[in-house]
Amino acid sequence: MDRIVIRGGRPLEGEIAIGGAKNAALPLMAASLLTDETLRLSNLPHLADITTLAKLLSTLGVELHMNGNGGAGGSSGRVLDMTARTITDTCAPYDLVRKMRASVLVLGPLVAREGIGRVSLPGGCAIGTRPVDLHLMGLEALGAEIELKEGYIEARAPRGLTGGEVVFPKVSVGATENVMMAAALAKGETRLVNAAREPEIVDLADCLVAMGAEIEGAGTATVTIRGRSRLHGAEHRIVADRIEAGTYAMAAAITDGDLHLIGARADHLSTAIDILSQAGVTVAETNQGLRVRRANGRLHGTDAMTEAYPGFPTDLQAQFMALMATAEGAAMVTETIFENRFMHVPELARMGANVTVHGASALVRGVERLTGAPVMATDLRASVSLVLAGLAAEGETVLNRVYHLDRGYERVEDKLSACGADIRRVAG
Ligand SMILES: CC(=O)N[C@H]1[C@@H](OP(=O)(O)OP(=O)(O)OC[C@H]2O[C@@H](n3ccc(=O)[nH]c3=O)[C@H](O)[C@@H]2O)O[C@H](CO)[C@@H](O)[C@@H]1O
Ligand SMILES: C=C(OP(=O)(O)O)C(=O)O
Repeated sequence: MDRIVIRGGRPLEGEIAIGGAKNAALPLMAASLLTDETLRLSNLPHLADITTLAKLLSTLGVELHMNGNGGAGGSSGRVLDMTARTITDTCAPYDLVRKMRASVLVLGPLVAREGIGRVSLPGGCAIGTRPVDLHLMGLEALGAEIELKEGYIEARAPRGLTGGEVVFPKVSVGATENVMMAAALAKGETRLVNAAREPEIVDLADCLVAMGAEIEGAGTATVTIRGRSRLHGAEHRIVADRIEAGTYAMAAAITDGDLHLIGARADHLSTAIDILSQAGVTVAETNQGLRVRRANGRLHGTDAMTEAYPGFPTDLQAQFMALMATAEGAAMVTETIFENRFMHVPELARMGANVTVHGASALVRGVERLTGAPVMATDLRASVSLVLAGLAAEGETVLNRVYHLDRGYERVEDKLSACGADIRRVAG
C-alpha cells in the first residue's frame, strides 16, 4: 500500500488548480441512467470514487468514454461521455457499493427509468452509521415499493413513478439528489421540502434541466420538479470542488504560506471564509479564484460548528481541527452532522496536538509546533487533515492508507510539491 512522506516546515507558495467536485460528479454520473442519449460531463476529477462509480455504471449497461486528460493549470479536467442506451442490469452489487456509499445514488434513476432497482445496503462507514431511510422514504412518496431482502434494497414501480410531496425530517444531500433524479422522470410534480441546499444540488439540478426536466428552487429548502416521460442528452461542466479549495486554503494558512487557488469560489465557502478570517487568515477573491494567506503572525483559536450548507461543512472539520491545533489559544470544534467524525483526533495527538473530545465537541488547545510521526486515517478528510498537520510539523510524517486520500484528492502530492512542499508518495 502506498504511503505519503512529508517533511514539514515549508511555507506553500504558488498556484493550485481546483478540480471538479467529487460530490457533484458522483450524482451527475448517476444521472446518466435517466436517458438513452449521451450525457457529457466535463471538468471530471481523476479520483478513485469516480473510477468505482464508472465501474458500477458499466455493469448496469452504461457505455463510458473518457476523452482527454489535461486541462488548464495542471487540473486534469477530463471529459466523460456516458450513454445508457439500454440498461442491461438493474442491480448494484455489494462489492462495488461497499467501496463507496454514493453508489446508492443509482437507485432513484434505476427505479424511475426501469421500474426496478436493486442496490446493496451501503451500511455504515468510519464516520458514522449513515442510514439511507430518507432516500427510501422519498422514493416511496413517489410510489416506489421498497423491500429490504438479503442485504439489498429493492425498489419497484412497474407502472412508473408519480410526483408527490416529500417532507424530509432531516436535511440529507444524498436523499435530496436521489429523489430529485427520480422525480425528473416521474409523472407530474414533486415538491421536496427541507431539501439540502448544497452547491452540488444546484449543479445536479442545472444538469437535469439541461436534460429536459423542469426544476425550480434548487439551492433553497423547497425544490419543485416537474417530471418528463423522457429526458435527453446534455453537456454539463462540473462545479469546482469547494472542499478541495477549502482544504488547500487551510494548507496555505497552516504553513504560513500564500496560495492562489485557481477556480475556487468564495460564494460556495462563505461560512468557512468567515471562520478563517476570524482565525487570522485572509481569503481574497481574485478574477481567477481565491488568494489565501495569514493576515499577520500566528493563527487565533476560533470555534466552528458543522452544519448543513450554507453552514460550515463537515467535510472541512478535520482540516480545520489540524489548523486550530497550531493556533494561539483554544478552539471548540463541534460536529453536528456525523456521530463519529473525530477519528483524526488520536492521530493528530500523536503529532503533538492537544485535543480533548467531549461528546460532539472537541476542545483544541493550540501548540507552538506539531512534530512529525507515522500516522494513518480511516477516512478521506481525516487523512488530508494529517497531511496538513504534516506540512506544518517539524520532522517527518508518514501517512499510511493513502487510498482514502485518493478517493477525493487528485494528485495531492503533485499539487503541494509544485508549491514548495517536501512531500512524496512511496509505492509499496
Ligand atoms: C458523495 C457525497 O456527496 N457525500 C457527501 C454527502 O454525504 P451524504 O449524502 O451521505 O450525507 P447526508 O447529507 O445524507 O447526511 C447527513 C446526515 O443525515 C443522516 N441521514 C442521511 C440519509 C438518510 O437516509 N438518513 C439519515 O439519517 C446521515 O447519517 C447524516 O447524519 O453529504 C455529507 C454532508 O454534507 C458529506 O459529508 C459527504 O461528503
Ligand atoms: C464523506 C465523504 O464522502 P462520502 O459521502 O462519499 O463517504 C467526503 O467526501 O468527505
